Amino acid sequence: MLDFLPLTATTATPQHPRLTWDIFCQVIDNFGDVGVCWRTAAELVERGQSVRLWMDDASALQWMAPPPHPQGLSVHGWPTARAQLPDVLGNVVIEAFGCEIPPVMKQAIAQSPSKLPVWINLEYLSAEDYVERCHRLPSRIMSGPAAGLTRWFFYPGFTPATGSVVREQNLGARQQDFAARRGQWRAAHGIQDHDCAVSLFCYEPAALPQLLDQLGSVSALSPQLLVTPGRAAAAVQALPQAEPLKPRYLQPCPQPQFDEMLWACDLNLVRGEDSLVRALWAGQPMVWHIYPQHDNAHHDKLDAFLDWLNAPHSLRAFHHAWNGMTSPQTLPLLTPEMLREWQACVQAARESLATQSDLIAQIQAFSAEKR
Ligand SMILES: Cc1cn([C@H]2C[C@H](O)[C@@H](COP(=O)(O)OP(=O)(O)O[C@H]3O[C@@H](C)[C@H](O)[C@@H](O)[C@H]3O)O2)c(=O)[nH]c1=O
Repeated sequence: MLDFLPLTATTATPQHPRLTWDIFCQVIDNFGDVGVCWRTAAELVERGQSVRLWMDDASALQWMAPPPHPQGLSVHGWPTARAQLPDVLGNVVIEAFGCEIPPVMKQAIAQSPSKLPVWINLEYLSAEDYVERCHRLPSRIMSGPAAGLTRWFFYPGFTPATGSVVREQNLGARQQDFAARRGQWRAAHGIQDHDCAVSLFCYEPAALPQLLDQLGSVSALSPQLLVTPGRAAAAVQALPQAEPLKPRYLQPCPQPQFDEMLWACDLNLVRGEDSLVRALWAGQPMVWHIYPQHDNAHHDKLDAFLDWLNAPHSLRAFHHAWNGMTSPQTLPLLTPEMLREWQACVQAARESLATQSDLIAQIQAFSAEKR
């Protein structure tokens, strides 16, 4: 039997007493499902909540969030039998990214003799219009063991009418602390003050050869390429254009160190969902390699983000080429002036996001309202 002892709270408040949250996460691919769920869970715990994270594949946590885990956060396998669940259910159930909670959990909710947990479907992050429309909507379960019960849709987003994004309470303090160590970090990675450090976390963009070509030839930037492990490293290693750049290949690292890498670099090429948010908080020039969908639905999603970002022409053009929406050959040539313009744009977006109540505060308030 698993250990479901109550866990110690750190900073529960009278407004938000300590609740128990069950977060369900099924890994579709890559690291974003794990990454988003972990950040959400860890920050809930930081705010005095108890969280059980139920995952069908927790292997990426070995490097992304190595044990020991924070007190109040426990990780469990995907439950298939009632005995794997606690006798008394928690207060809030989150199914992340539309993953269906397991049938055994549905049954347990439906048969619970005590107050039912608030059931939330935490959706994907998007800047598209539907997010404001669908955020906080109920959906009645029509069939199966939980028929008749309600679950609530919670949409992360970029505007005050959405669920926003995770911003840790200590993010500012961590960034300030790192600012004093930034030079040291760069020196340890062979980066001089005047160099342009470029982090690369992407899938396999068709414009990658063009980027490597131009980084190898645009001396004004003095580029130093830091390549993240996995698909980005494999994509770079397969290209002869990489050779003259002598890229540094990084090891998988825990999320806090991944954040520091973004803070240390002068241009961040990120992907998926979680690293996009982290690049925004980093406030450095950034380019997003959006998760590709078969029907090209990601094109509208990318444009909605660029509109929200108020992206200047060159940043838009770069995104379109990087994401295969125009010919790879149209990748704009990076210049110091261009990067300064991109940085101003990202920092303005960061300011606007920072004025919003963050996702954790909002999901706590939402759960309190629906209990
Ligand atoms: C390379 C690296 C990543 N990470 C973390 C940062 C993020 O939390 C996580 C990467 O997640 P993402 O940025 O979201 O990119 P991603 O592309 O890995 O993830 C996803 O994108 C979603 C949109 C899809 O729906 C998912 O199915 C998934 O593909 O990995 C580290 O902590 N250390 C590392 O060294």
